[in-house]
Amino acid sequence: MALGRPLAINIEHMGFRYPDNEKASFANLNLEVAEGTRFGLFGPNGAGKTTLMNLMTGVLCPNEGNIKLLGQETGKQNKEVNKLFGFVPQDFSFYQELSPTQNLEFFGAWAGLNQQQITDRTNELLHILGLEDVRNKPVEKFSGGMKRRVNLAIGVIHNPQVLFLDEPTVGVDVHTRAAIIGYLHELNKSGTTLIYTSHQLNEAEDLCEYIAMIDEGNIITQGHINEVLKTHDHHSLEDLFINLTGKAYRD
Ligand SMILES: Nc1ncnc2c1ncn2[C@@H]1O[C@H](COP(=O)(O)OP(=O)(O)OP(=O)(O)O)[C@@H](O)[C@H]1O
Repeated sequence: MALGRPLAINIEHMGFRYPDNEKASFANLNLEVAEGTRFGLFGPNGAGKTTLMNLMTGVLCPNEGNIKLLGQETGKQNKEVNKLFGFVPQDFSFYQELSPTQNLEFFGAWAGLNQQQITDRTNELLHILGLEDVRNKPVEKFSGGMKRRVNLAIGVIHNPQVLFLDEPTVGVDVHTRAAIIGYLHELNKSGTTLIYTSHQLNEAEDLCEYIAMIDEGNIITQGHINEVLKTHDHHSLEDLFINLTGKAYRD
């Protein structure tokens, strides 16, 4: 994908199976994501999107093959590689009883920022994400949309080169969705590679340049979104998704 550009992610012949699961989640999976792109990973419930995100970020380790992030192998407790990426997980990753400021101070320090960097970045992110008025209130009292924005702020506190986002807008209203997607476009314009997964396919069409669809651990189509839609003769990701994955429940 995006031939000629260096790779943010390079997965080669990757196999993975959860220890308590008889069936392998992935076998001989190959995937490339070029630096600076906006990449979306889609698939039905249980297709393996979160598992693949966790493999790409080193939370899980492949049983076979390898995964490189910006040229460095993940999943080896490699502290250097950990500084290069941010992860906005599907489940909230912050401390509910702490305020946004306290959470950002904690995660900023954990990411290796000094006090001045933490203060500057916290002020910047609270402003961009509309959280200044509630900066000192406990996050547990926040709406779902505000919690999603705190989750995002934590993922980008250290200005990562690659940002992984696992369903970053689930459960938010139209305003928050537009604000989050707008901010992700801005991040990408400043050079951040986005690796995103969602069930919101309209939103994905707005955000993603390159896509891959997976089903039962296999990539069933991938490429530039316009090329993929053209190849399969569909006008929307939703039509393509239903056409390729069928209409049966998967969970
Ligand atoms: N910790 C685990 N142990 C064993 N099996 C797991 C574990 N986590 C996920 N799985 C299985 O791996 C498969 C892929 O799950 P995963 O959560 O990655 O899918 P997903 O595409 O992210 O689904 P969703 O869209 O519902 O979030 C499923 O069959 C799931 O049951």
